[in-house]
Amino acid sequence: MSSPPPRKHVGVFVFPFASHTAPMLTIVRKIAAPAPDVLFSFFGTKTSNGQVFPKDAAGGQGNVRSCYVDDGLPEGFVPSGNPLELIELFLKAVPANFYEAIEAAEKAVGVKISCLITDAFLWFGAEMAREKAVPWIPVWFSGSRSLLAHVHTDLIRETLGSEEPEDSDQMLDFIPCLVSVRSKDLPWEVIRMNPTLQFSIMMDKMARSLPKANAVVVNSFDELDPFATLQLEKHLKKVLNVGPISVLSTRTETVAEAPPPPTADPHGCIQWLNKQPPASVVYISFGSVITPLPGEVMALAEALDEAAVPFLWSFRGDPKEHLPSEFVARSTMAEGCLDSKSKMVPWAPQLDVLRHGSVGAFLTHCGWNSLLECFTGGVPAIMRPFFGDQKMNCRYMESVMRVGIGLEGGKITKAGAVAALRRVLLENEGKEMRGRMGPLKEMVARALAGGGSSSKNLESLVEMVTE
Ligand SMILES: O=c1ccn([C@@H]2O[C@H](COP(=O)(O)OP(=O)(O)O[C@H]3O[C@H](CO)[C@@H](O)[C@H](O)[C@H]3O)[C@@H](O)[C@H]2O)c(=O)[nH]1
Repeated sequence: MSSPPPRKHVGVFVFPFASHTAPMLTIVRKIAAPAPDVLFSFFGTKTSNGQVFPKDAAGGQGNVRSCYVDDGLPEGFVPSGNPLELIELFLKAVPANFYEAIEAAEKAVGVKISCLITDAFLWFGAEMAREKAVPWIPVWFSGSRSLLAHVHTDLIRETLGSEEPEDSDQMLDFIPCLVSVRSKDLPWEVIRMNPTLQFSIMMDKMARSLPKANAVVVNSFDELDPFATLQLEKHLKKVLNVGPISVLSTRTETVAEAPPPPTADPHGCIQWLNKQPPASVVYISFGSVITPLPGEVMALAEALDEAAVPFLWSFRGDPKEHLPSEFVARSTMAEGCLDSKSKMVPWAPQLDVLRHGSVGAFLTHCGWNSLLECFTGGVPAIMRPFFGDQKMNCRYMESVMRVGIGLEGGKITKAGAVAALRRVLLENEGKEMRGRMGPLKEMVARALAGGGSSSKNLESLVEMVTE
């Protein structure tokens, strides 16, 4: 006997790069759990969906169906190693690949789409939702202030003019809530459009499309930055802060099906941390896309030696290619070896690491998820931002929240890193920052608890999507 058709069919469009797929699946699972009669078609590339759905659930899980869109890669394509290349090819294939995939899904399921949830980057959701006469709900995976900058793209370009604003200290004092941001902190896509880059064109179109959305979901929580939410609401129809989304993924009480797997720790990070003194360790990670240039990696290793502080380094790539063999040997990657003063691993259970009492500082690239996880664990940041929202995030942590310090000169040098490590791990300044983190840590817990702001916003989202 075939099962009855779903009551509703929701289309979900993923931007299949960086840390965008897993948090989208987290949100979709939260919406899908209380609505088992609604089907969610989750469109990503074969690669991106393959990274988030368990191997034995290639077709999806429960009422979340995994569907593929064309990744835009030509036949026999050999990647050059530049991540932007894959993004550019993918963006040349949109929106035709999504139109084709959704048509196929509607045919296969036998029910038309009733709502479209997309990554905020995928601006064409506005047009597609209009054509189908359904709500469009984009999700912004970074924070409110970077979104505010994008929403003000035109005003920023008009006011800053064309004279190298990326090098300027001019403050954005003409935008409420961004007064402490300097123009050099802005994402380059906000400063000017590069018509030869699909990514730049996409960000431009996104800024113009978001005001058409029925609601924009943001990876933040109401208590963190209420003024920024208020400013956003002047430009967007509705803002729903439901984050921190990566923390949400570990809370399974409302999930009827497909709870996330328990956090894996194959390299024994937590066991090793258990042996370290309180607030003594610096955890180092540059997120899921960035590997700093070789000179900076080397400078960091020298600084760690000089400062002689214990460290846990989540290292993308092979450390032996970038660092002296004796340094790598000392920071063993072997499972079960707990006696080394430091540890390098290819991937760490970051959220658990930052919640561990032995971690006293986080050297980070300022990816928004990482900063929200800093708040969750109450750990001050040492910051080396690279691109996109990261410089704005760094400025926010340093001058608004006062819970982190940027590395001198904006890059990793031996002297700058030694000074920063000492300030945060050994001096009073670090203690004060940890003190300021305390209330933030509690705020995160309250927002995500039953009846908390993020939980309530999530309930509103469930209603919008499923009723
Ligand atoms: O060893 C590791 C390293 C990373 N992570 C996780 O990976 C995620 C990394 O996310 P994020 O800090 O946001 O960095 P990126 O992956 O670089 O994120 C991209 O997407 C973010 C959200 O839009 C932007 O803020 C960033 O600038 C952009 O680079 C976090 O949840 C981490 O917990 C681990 O669990 N273990």
